[in-house]
Amino acid sequence: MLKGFFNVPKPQNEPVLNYGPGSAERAQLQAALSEARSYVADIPMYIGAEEVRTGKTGEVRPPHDHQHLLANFHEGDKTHVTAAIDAALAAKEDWENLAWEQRASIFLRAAELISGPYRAKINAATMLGQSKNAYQAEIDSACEFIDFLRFNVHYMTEIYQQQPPISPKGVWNRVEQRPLEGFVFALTPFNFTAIAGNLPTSAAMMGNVVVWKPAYTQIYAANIIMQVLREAGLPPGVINLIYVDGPLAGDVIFSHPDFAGIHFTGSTGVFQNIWKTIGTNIHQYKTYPRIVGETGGKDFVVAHPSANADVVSTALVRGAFEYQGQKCSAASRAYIPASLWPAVKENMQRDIASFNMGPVEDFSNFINAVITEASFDKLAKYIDAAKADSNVEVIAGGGYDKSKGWFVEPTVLKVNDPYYVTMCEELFGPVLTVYVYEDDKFEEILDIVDKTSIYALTGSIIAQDRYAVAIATNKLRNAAGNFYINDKPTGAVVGQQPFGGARGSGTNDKAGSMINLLRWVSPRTIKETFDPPKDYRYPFLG
Ligand SMILES: NC(=O)c1ccc[n+]([C@@H]2O[C@H](COP(=O)([O-])OP(=O)(O)OC[C@H]3O[C@@H](n4cnc5c(N)ncnc54)[C@H](O)[C@@H]3O)[C@@H](O)[C@H]2O)c1
Ligand SMILES: N[C@@H](CCC=O)C(=O)O
Repeated sequence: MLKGFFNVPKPQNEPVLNYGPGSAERAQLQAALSEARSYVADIPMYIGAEEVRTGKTGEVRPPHDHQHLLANFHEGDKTHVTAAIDAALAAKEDWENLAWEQRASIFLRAAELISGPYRAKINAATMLGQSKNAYQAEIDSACEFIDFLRFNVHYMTEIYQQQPPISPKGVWNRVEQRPLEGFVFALTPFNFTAIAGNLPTSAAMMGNVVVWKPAYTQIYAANIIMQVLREAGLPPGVINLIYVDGPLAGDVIFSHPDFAGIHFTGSTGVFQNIWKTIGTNIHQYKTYPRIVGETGGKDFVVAHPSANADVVSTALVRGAFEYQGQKCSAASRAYIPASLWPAVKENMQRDIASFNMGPVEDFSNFINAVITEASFDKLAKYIDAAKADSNVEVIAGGGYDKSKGWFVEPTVLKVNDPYYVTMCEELFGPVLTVYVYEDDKFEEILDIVDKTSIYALTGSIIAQDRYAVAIATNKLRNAAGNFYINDKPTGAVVGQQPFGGARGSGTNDKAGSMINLLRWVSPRTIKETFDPPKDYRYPFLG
């Protein structure tokens, strides 16, 4: 085995390619999209070294073209959950005893594969399976996922380097970062391929073995992630990818004695139920499980009267409508001073009128479809209720059409009540609600922003006046885990703005940071004494 204190390559953010007309990356991506649409993929589960095909299949269809069948995936049942746990535990000893630099190499290699030969393929899969346009797929499934892998390797070495500062004469104090005793369950959402990749790999990187269950609506790209990891040399059993109904998987996992932690991203309700189940079963586990969950948001933009109207409207239309508002960070409630409202409203109406909405294969479409029919129906219900409410004005959008895909127009509602339902609840779609306040009520509005929702994920203050920025920064201290000044509340970058929120938005363990990786290790302190005492008596006892 190699011996040495190795430095890992210094991580840099992966450059975002622009996919402009005539560019090589655009041609490659278009070819990958055509290729993916040219056949029906058959997607297995990955348990240990096996590709498992049950014959009980589910379908993958592009949300923007629900007549087209992209893939069939093989669904499992409780026996597959048990098999995945067994495979993980069988792989555990070899994996945790592998030198850290060998683990690091696998994930660095995976990053390189995504940066190069798999880039078009994983972006095309994300575009088709999750209805993301080329730019949104590029910043997610290519760049953010690559950044997670490279930066986490760097943070892992920083964690290993942190040692007790003092070893007095005759003593050597050290800390070993042990993987958790048992297996980790990674339960991932539909909306970011990068998050689906990060939740299992971050725990595995720290020496853990993982059972990974993605959202069914993200399986198409999850399958590419698994192909990349296998090509990068991840040994069988370290990450086991299963497609099993969530509650069914939960029944097996949360009652298993070797359950050592959950790495979750998804909705608040699901996370709270999982937490309760773990609490109820706590006596069954060998160790207290780590519970890490990044969940929902009701993210705000507050404009001060000193703000520039163009900055406000741009932050709103990008923050609220990129990826159809299906980012946990999406701006979904805005507080605009009366003096700015006419200009902000006009700008937003102009910008929204200029959006093209349609399939991802047409690169001129800024807006694509929402993820499922259930999401479409839920959004349509809220929009219809708003249209029927005399206290709500529809400023833009309000239409929807499911004939070809799950298309919901970017919609802006103006409400008279700052606690109107769409100011409080996460809808997870392209609906922005605006409340217009009197210019001299800035501080009062900050209090309302703080207490309107159970969430505290992201938020922005837009102001030229520095006192206003300072007041908002202080008053909204606990209203957002990612706080933006003069910017939209979306688009956190790994290595720059570690991401996560508190209150109803999660455990705030900041994905893509050292804080998160620390949740996947259990430190052991070792004290070694070189010349131990051989007599119990203190010197003064004679
Ligand atoms: N805070 C963050 O960093 C962050 C990032 C992305 C998404 N999100 C949140 O995720 C949500 C959208 O994603 P989603 O629709 O995939 O979330 P979801 O909660 O519906 O699903 C997340 C995962 O949990 C599984 N699941 C669902 N019900 C389950 C149950 N009863 N038992 C066990 N597993 C279950 C799903 O199959 C999926 O794999 C939004 O609320 C969004 O705000 C948060
Ligand atoms: N990290 C992403 C959001 C992830 C949630 O969906 C952002 O900052 O926009």
